[in-house]
Amino acid sequence: MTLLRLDGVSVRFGDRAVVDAVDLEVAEHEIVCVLGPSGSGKSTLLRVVAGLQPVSAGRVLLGDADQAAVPVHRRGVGLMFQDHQLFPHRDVGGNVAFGLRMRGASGGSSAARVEELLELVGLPGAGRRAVASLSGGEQQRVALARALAPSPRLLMLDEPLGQLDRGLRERLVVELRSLFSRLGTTVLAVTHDQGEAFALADRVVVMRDGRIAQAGTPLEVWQRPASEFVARFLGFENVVPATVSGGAAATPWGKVPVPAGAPEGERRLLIRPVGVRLEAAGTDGLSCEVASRTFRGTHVALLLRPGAGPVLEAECSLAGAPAVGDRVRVSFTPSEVVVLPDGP
Ligand SMILES: Nc1ncnc2c1ncn2[C@@H]1O[C@H](COP(=O)(O)OP(=O)(O)OP(=O)(O)O)[C@@H](O)[C@H]1O
Repeated sequence: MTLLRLDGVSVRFGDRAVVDAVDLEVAEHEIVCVLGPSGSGKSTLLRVVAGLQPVSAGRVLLGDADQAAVPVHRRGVGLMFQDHQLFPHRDVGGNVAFGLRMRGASGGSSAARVEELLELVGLPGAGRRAVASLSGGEQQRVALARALAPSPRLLMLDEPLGQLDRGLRERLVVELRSLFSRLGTTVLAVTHDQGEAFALADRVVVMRDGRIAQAGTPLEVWQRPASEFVARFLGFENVVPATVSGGAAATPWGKVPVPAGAPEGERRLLIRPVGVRLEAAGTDGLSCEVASRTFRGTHVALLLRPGAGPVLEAECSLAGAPAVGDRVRVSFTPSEVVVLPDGP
């Protein structure tokens, strides 16, 4: 069942549409992550759903009810922002209890519920600790407990792990996902970090200039970016113009095989680095010079400079990785080639 629906929502500041005719549905129990570069309108979209930002056009429906006349505190949505805004003068329990009081819980039931929520976020018994004595990650958990306290029907997260270091973010994102699926929480989150979005979401929505550039499961978006913009936003650099016909593409790197059924004509073509194969010396293939080589833990990332066309990103295994300055020959794996359906 659909819990949240946006119908043609626009927000204009002056003559600029920061959110431009956005349609979006979030099903009950679904985790949707809105992803996009800075300024693409993600936070504004969240603020619209929360009721903090009036729309210039369109409708917001929660559980089929139009929210136009519903104030923030009556929407039943929980909010957790980037800077987690804990009250520094209250202890941990006081911060979480604040979330409960938003819903009008009584003192007795509130103490038990605060402890339950702290256990839920992995901070059992931390109720009396001062907020200032907590690490960044622990503060994030307290903010989450506070946001979950009133059992919101929709939880909204704005860059929930933005301030934390990468290792901690990677761990917390896994915890969040399992917590939300255990609780059956419906989540609309916003992040500019694609790794975070892909790890957390059932569905990702990529925004560009106030519009939805692509929506789909993480796997769909990763495997089949809809445009050069999405491909580059995901960190893929091997994107070139191409003329596709008869199972192959003419590109600045020469002829590249494309998967069966790929769209034909003048297109943009993406080759994932893992699809750039190093061939044995003396074989056919595009001749390149190794311009750089970076150790990435599980593989080596190479930048290859061909005789013509832009540099190519490639990946190879640790064993037998060529050295900077070596000449190599490469060929392309069709299953790692994507003919992008939309323009730039
Ligand atoms: N009240 C406002 N008045 C004028 N412009 C605004 C207002 N609020 C936001 N904007 C502009 O709208 C655009 C989108 O802002 P928004 O915060 O939604 O983007 P975002 O995708 O969340 O970016 P970030 O990742 O940097 O937070 C920005 O260019 C911003 O400057």
